[in-house]
Amino acid sequence: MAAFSLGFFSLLLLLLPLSLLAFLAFIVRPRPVKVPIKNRHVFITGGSSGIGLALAQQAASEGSRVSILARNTSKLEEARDAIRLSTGRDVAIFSADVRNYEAVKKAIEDAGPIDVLVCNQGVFVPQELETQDIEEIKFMIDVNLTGTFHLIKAALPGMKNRSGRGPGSIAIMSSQAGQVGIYGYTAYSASKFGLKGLAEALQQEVIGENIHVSLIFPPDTETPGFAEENKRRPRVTSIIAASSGAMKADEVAKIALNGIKSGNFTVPCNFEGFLLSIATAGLSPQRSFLMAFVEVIAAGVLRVTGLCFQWNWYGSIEKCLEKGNSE
Ligand SMILES: NC(=O)C1=CN([C@@H]2O[C@H](COP(=O)(O)OP(=O)(O)OC[C@H]3O[C@@H](n4cnc5c(N)ncnc54)[C@H](OP(=O)(O)O)[C@@H]3O)[C@@H](O)[C@H]2O)C=CC1
Ligand SMILES: CCCCCCCCCCCCCCCC(=O)[C@@H](N)CO
Repeated sequence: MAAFSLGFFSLLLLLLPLSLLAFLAFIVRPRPVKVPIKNRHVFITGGSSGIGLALAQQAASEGSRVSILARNTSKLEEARDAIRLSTGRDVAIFSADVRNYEAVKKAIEDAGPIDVLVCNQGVFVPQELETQDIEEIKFMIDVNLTGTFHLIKAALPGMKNRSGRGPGSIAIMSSQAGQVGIYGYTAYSASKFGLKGLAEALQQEVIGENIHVSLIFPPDTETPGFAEENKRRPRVTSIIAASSGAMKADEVAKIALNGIKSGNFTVPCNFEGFLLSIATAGLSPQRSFLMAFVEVIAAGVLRVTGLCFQWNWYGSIEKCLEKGNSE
């Protein structure tokens, strides 16, 4: 009798997760998809520096036809030369400011129909809201958020008419500061959180066109932009950001491109990012039933983990306030 109920109990224990897995495999939407990039047009903004440049290099080496867009022409030319040197492939360069819709439209029309659009341009000037200039706040919102609206709106007509109509992709570069608000990043976090709403709604709107949205969440990444940021970042901001370590631009680009090719909606870049993406899954689409399973099972534990991080961060803030803040 005892053996029977033990056997029955273990069977039940096994059946519960298995039936949850089967249920999730049945319901996850949108369905998993692969987005090929070989011989396809990949258009990368901010492709002249840092993560964007690493992405352009990676995509070119995998046989994509790459276009890059940024403001500064000489940096674009330098990037083109560097990519030619390392991959033997030519990339097209476009100089435009993403804040200027007409300029963005013209560049995208000149570039021709896009298969994979990577909205990676971004600016980050950390400071406490109380002392930050309103112009700097607007600058971050305009480049990071409004600029991304401009790009997608300008690219969509061409993407809908792309040749072959194979799976297309719109990838958006967020940040871990777009998953959790961080001291010193009121404007930056707001611009990156905004991208999440944009991405979730957009995925529903473009699924009928076989276009798949990816939202990428890097931690601190060694780039020219990050070196500049570090010169003025409040000490607390650096302490909190250190909870997730730092990555190299090449590593982030590799993971980002794999996420895009796998059609993943949420693309974390390191282990902390993986935890963060489960903790902030909310109602984001999830194509993988295995990841959906992990999200369901781990939700409670990760809420506790997240609260422990907050406990630690508020401790750091308190200490820094005692010592007298920034720098
Ligand atoms: N580095 C990091 O620690 C992290 C970065 N990210 C995000 O990754 C993205 C890339 O960052 P990173 O590689 O560090 O940045 P960099 O500062 O190294 O490069 C930024 C790129 O964006 C371009 N750009 C900036 N403003 C505009 C504009 N108004 N119009 C068109 N292009 C513009 C720049 O060219 P130009 O100036 O010539 O226009 C450059 O090519 C950003 O969205 C950033 O928020 C996310 C997490 C961490
Ligand atoms: C529940 C489990 C939690 C797991 C750990 C969470 C750690 C969060 C750290 C956030 C770091 C944000 C860095 C932003 C970098 C950036 O975008 C700037 N460099 C500007 O580009």
